[in-house]
Amino acid sequence: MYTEKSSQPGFHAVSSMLMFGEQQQESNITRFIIASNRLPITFERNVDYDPSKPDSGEKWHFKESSGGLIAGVKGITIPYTWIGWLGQGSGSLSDEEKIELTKAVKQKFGYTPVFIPDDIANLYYNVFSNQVLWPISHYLQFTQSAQNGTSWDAYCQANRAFADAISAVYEEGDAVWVHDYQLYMVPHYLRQQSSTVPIGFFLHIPFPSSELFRTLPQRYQLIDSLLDCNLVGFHTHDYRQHFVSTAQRIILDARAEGESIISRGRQTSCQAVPIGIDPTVWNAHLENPTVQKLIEKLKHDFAGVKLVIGCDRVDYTKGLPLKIKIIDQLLTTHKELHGKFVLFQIGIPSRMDVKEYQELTDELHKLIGEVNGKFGTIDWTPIHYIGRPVKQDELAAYYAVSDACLVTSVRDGMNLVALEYVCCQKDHHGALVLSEFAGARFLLSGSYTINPFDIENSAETLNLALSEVGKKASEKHLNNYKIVTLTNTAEEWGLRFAQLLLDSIKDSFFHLNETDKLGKDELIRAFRNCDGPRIFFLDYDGTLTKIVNDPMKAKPTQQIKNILRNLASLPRTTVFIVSGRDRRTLDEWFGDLPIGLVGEHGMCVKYCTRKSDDVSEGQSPFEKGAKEVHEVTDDMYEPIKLISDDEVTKTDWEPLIDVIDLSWMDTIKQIVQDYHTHTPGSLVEEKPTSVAFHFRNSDPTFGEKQAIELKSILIGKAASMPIEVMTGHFVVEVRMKGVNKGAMLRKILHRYSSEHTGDSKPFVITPVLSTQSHLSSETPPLGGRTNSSQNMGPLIDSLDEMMVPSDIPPTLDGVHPPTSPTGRVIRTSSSGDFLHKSLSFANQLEDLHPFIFCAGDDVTDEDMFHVVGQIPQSLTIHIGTQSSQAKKNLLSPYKLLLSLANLIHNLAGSSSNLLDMNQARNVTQETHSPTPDSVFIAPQPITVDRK
Ligand SMILES: O=P(O)(O)OC[C@H]1O[C@H](O[C@H]2O[C@H](CO)[C@@H](O)[C@H](O)[C@H]2O)[C@H](O)[C@@H](O)[C@@H]1O
Ligand SMILES: O=c1ccn([C@@H]2O[C@H](COP(=O)(O)OP(=O)(O)O)[C@@H](O)[C@H]2O)c(=O)[nH]1
Repeated sequence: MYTEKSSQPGFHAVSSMLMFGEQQQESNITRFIIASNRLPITFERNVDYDPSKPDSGEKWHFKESSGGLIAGVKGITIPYTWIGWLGQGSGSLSDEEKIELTKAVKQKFGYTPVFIPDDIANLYYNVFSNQVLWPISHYLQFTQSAQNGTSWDAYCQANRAFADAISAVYEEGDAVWVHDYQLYMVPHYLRQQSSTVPIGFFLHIPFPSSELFRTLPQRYQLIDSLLDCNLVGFHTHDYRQHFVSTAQRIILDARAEGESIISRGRQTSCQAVPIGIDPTVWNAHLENPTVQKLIEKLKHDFAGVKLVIGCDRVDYTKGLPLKIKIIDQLLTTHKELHGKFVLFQIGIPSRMDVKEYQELTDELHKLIGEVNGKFGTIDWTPIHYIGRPVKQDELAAYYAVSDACLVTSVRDGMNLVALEYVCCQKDHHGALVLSEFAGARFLLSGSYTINPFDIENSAETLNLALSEVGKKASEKHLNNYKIVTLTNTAEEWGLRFAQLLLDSIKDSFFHLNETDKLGKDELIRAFRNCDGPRIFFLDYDGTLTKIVNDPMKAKPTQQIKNILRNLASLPRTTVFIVSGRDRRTLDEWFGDLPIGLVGEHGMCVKYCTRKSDDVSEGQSPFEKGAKEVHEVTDDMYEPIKLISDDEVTKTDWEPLIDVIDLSWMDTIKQIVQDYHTHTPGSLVEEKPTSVAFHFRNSDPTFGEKQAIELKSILIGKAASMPIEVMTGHFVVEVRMKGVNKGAMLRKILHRYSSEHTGDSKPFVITPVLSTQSHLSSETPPLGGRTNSSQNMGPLIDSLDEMMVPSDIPPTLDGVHPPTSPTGRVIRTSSSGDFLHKSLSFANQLEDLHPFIFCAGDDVTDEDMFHVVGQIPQSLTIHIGTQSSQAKKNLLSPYKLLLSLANLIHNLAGSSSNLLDMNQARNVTQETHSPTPDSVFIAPQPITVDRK
């Protein structure tokens, strides 16, 4: 029942201490916003209503409805409000009536109706939900044609309406609990609106094997939306497993870690949280004198008869034709039951707008008629059928008097009827004969399980169960009874879900993004105030472009190149692409740009220096105090004075180290090739000084297993060879020892620091250095989060070398903090540890201002926020696709382009780049299709966060 916020018992049970960096704060869920397809009420217009006649009643009549989901939600004791649809017809009301109805529903129940135009609702509910998602989830797939774009568009439109309604009622302290497959896309739309709102999702139906789910054309969008949740709950471990494995197969970078899936920096906890029922409701019915009277009457009427209850929506998932065939079989083989057995079947009409349901109803009626005709006598009808809903108290009586309950679902998320039956068998201890394809089977171990497709065996099991009532069935019942009434009630379900949601918020990184946004002005000011060289180190894959299945398809678009050229054209500004790619590819892709290149994970560098910085202050578009532009508009893109190729000198590729020992190469290549041969979908990339085994296109489980094996063999080889083994996203790479991006940057920075002494203050922005970790026992799992602190050593040294040592004593871990900097260095790293140290140094150096670090695509949020949480004055630029920042639309590769374009525009003072926004949008969508986050994101200035 809806309850006002704050006044609910049970509230304290879900409070939890959450740790945000150094801070400790108590966090709890004060209210759930429940969102489900239907509200638990239906409405009717009062035809007698006349506003001039006060006794004509209210304009709208409401009826509370029932059903599995409703029963579960109503049992939860945490305060909630409910958002849902009022069913067909509600969408065609006039605007005025919608307002009136909303008011009435709010006043009477505290719920919020969502209005969906009837034609859209038909496509959303009848077609996409019930003819596409429902059958596939129940291992059936008969209406392929329903998968068309129109019903999907309607589904999205309806889901967006739900998300909008949720955000309209959202208050601080609320958590959103989205229910069921009709609302798969709601988390996606909600996340677009808020990166921090806690979102839990519970799936009431089975999650099918990935083999089924991946046939859905919209599989990416659906899974990606669920990964926008903090928590996704299922009835059983099986469904959970199917989801995890589907996500891993469908989303390139998704990987399972413990109970969660990590993808693009988001962490989604996936849990089996089986629903329960509210036993107090059923006990109250049983104690109701009217119900007791009915029970007595039924006992009298059916004395000496084995009574079996069945109660199902008339849905093809409930195995109703099989149930009738099982009864047929039972009565065929057990003639002794003739006259002494009755199946009391309630068939609740359901989804009658869908053809398959109408056909099933006809078939069921026919089958029942046949069995009754075959065995019935003048005074005995074996199957009593009620083809309409019954009141819950009446149902309680039927449950109570039955010797057994027969559930024959061919697939069923849970099946609450089974739980309700057990609850109402307090005194009688009847038998539960339960299909092994119902989720309840995993919960209720004291059941007689059947495979309803095996009609003979099922009939025999039913017969056995009936013969054991009062004996073995009693023991089994007590086992189930404890579960249903004590350990797995609806109340427990709500509390467990809330607790898991709180835990997941603590674990996930979403909440950590609550850093204050720092306008780009500060960054621009820092850039402008820097009178030394400015260096941008930009990672490529995953930062300037999206990670794609075929590495060669990640070719830079003209837009990316324009932006890089613009950036490099700013005075005293040098741009480096720092990549793991081989030099040939880098030459081919970036050779025509006036930028420096670092290839092969730091093995080689190609410098690009300006012959003279001819754009002097005052003449250049870059001027201190030039007008700043705060909004990106199409007309502000005018070309700036670009440097041409003859204004720069490029060196040849220079190695990081002079002596290159590749004696190991042939042996290693052979090993890697062997693994490639035995790993379908894998790829070997041979570079001049390294060799990489990619398994992103392989079966994720098998690919990972192979990669782990390969890694361990290579580590063995590393003991006697001058090699290092690295792992990244779905890649194992072997390269020469001592060669890494950090070491190369050290070399580059060294060169700059020696060239620019005195007042020169280098300004370094490097979104990413290296995420490739040396393999050691501390390295994370393959495809897992990497920690490149080992690689950072050389860079730390190089930065430190740029500082003039002082007498400030060593602080962190005995590391000497740099003092009296010769440069204004904006450091970045993928190592939280390194960042932490850097920022601690910064805090001690007041004159080192500003001190910014930048995050690239593979810098984990955890690392970033670990540091940001500790250092109050630190600044962060989030750049990349894999951080949750990126996911929540602060940046995507596309956004990064726009951000860079915008940054250049601002840095340049008045005018800047060649990027055509609409063109960029098309190109980006094309490039990143069909990946789910390639949707157009409105341009936004570069985002700098500060804590
Ligand atoms: O609203 P309808 O389309 O008529 O359908 C009624 C509900 O059916 C489904 O129930 C599921 O949830 C139950 C409780 O978790 C579970 O026991 C059962 O196995 C599921 O089939 C559906 O998921 C709900 O959304 C519908 O409201
Ligand atoms: O006339 C009836 C008879 C039963 N139920 C309820 O419908 C729910 C059926 O839930 P179940 O999980 O068994 O299957 P679902 O219909 O949700 O797939 C149970 O709570 C029943 O008490 C109902 O709403 N109307």
